Amino acid sequence: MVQRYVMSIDQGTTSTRCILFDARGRLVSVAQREHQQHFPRPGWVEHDATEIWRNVARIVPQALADAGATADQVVGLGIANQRETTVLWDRHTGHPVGRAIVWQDTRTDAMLEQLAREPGAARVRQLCGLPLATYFSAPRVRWLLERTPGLRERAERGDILFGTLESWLIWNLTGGAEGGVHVTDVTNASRTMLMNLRTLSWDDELLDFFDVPRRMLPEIRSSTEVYGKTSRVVPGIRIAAALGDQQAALFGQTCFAPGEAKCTYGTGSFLLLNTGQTPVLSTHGMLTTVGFKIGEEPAVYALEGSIAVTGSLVQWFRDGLELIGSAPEIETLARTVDDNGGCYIVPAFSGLFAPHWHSEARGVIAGLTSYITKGHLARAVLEATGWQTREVVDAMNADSGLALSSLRVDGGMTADNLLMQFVADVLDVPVVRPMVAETVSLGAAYAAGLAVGYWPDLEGLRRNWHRAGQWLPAMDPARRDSEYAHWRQAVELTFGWMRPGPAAVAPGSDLVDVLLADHHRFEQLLRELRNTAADRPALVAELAAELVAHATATDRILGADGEPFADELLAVLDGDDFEKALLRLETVVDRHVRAEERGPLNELRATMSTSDRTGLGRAFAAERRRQLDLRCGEPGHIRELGARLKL
Ligand SMILES: Nc1ncnc2c1ncn2[C@@H]1O[C@H](COP(=O)(O)OP(=O)(O)O)[C@@H](O)[C@H]1O
Ligand SMILES: O=P(O)(O)OC[C@H](O)CO
Repeated sequence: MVQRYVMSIDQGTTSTRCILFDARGRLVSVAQREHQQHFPRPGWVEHDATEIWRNVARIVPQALADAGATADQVVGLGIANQRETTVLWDRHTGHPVGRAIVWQDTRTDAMLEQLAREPGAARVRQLCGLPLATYFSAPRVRWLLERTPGLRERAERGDILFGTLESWLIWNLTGGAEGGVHVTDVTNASRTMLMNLRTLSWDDELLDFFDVPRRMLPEIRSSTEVYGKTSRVVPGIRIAAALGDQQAALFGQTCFAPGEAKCTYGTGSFLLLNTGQTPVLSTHGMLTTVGFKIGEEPAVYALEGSIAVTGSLVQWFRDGLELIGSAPEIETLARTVDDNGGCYIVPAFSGLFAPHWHSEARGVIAGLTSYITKGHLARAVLEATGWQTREVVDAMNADSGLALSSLRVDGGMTADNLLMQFVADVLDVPVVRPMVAETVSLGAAYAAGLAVGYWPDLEGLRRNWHRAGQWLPAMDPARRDSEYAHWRQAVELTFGWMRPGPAAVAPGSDLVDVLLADHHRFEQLLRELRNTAADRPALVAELAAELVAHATATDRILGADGEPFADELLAVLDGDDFEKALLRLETVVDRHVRAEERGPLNELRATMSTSDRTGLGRAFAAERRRQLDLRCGEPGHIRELGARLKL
């Protein structure tokens, strides 16, 4: 009998892989090629989309040849890809407009600061599930349209197409300028900031907000269905699935049911929790994203904790600092010492993603003394991945109200035993790794195989999952707590680092102005609340959010205690004996405003340079905005903060 296979292409940040799988989910052949990383300026990261396409054109025939197979033995192709990376190209010539802007790139930071002040900014997260951050595609499209002469007109005429990498590859594989299919899938579309999470279609309000012409956009399709057949490279293969790589890993780890989660450790690391058929909006810095959509079935959603820099910190240690010759050597070097010697590395190379979302943060090495050796630094590099996972898991647990009981892992970094043990230690739960570590590719293959009937159902796929490795927690709780406290201290040092030059300083970014503006807002809202004809519930909700955002930013950015007000605020929100509760709240707010304006604000004016005040003001405003985005004024959140910050 002729053997049949499923083919997958995993178009990742550093390389592209083509793998053939058999019906039992076993890997039959692999072909892989790396592409160049371009860092033209600090914070900029680019790829050449043509180079990536050429790599695909080489590895697909190679994977077939290595398996001794022909195209007619391939039942379908599934594509998984690095997400958010943005390519624009000319539909007539097939040439990309400049290089692709990669998900790690932070060039849109200043533009996002501006956008955050525009009306409609608060709606963005509700519509697309994502915070305003440099990570996503829409700000990049706008940036390119604004800065490339004539491009907007060409886009509006329909001559320019936008896509993430799966769109680019599908268009090229199905004919390119000669009839290529311009599609994306829901998971990739959910990372653009342009798709409405509930309707799963491009949203006019979001298109308006980011000023992106609809004509550039691909058609949104489900994750598993036949989009077309290849007519180039190896003609005749059905393209039957596409998913963002992290969603593909969720699928490959068979996290099909609500409550199941995985974390993939590659260039960055991404923890996804299946939340079922309803999108859950996070109040703790997680993203809401589409997990997968099988054909005509309803979409399945996920909460995601994205960490920008994990494996790429190891790469930087190897290529930037040249302290090791290969990635696995980091473990050998780290094992030359017993601990980190008090040293912490916070790799905020692309700002900080989940749960912080500080685009203006930049990395630090903290706790340096002359005792520190390269062994300690190697430990700190690995530990950075562990602590970042811990922050994300804490936030995920807080959002879901459940404690994660074990973590399924995959990706290149899971080869590192010291790291996996550290992750189990800091999470205090078992960490398990499946037999097939190529979970992204496997997930894309599963999705394609399902679409063409190669595999009948999800249950059959579950049976292919086998545990290959497990790490159990063994760290002393007191040590865990004290080291986590040090880590958090180091994280706070990264906030507010990117200070704008004088020309870019927005009016009102001085910390004193930012704090005063908050005070004026409290007073105005309290005044409006005195009016019995006003929409009091709306005003109370707004005041609650403003107060909590201000207090949290004061704690996180300035390291100062605010006035306790949680009880008074909860009483007002509760509505019982409203007038009395309002009076008590007014007293507390008034006391805070007077105390801060008399003391610390005057001191800041006298003792801190303007540029330092601007840096802190921007960090404060960013944190405040982040809290507002997280709907921080809800009673549950206030109770939790009340206990944590002694509010
Ligand atoms: N033994 C190891 N210890 C720590 N990090 C490693 C190890 N082996 C590989 N890595 C890191 O893992 C990443 C590669 O993982 P991979 O899953 O292939 O990533 P991606 O899919 O993002 O390209 C690289 O960033 C590399 O530095
Ligand atoms: O290509 P990876 O594995 O680094 O994954 C990148 C992510 O999809 C970015 O969101």
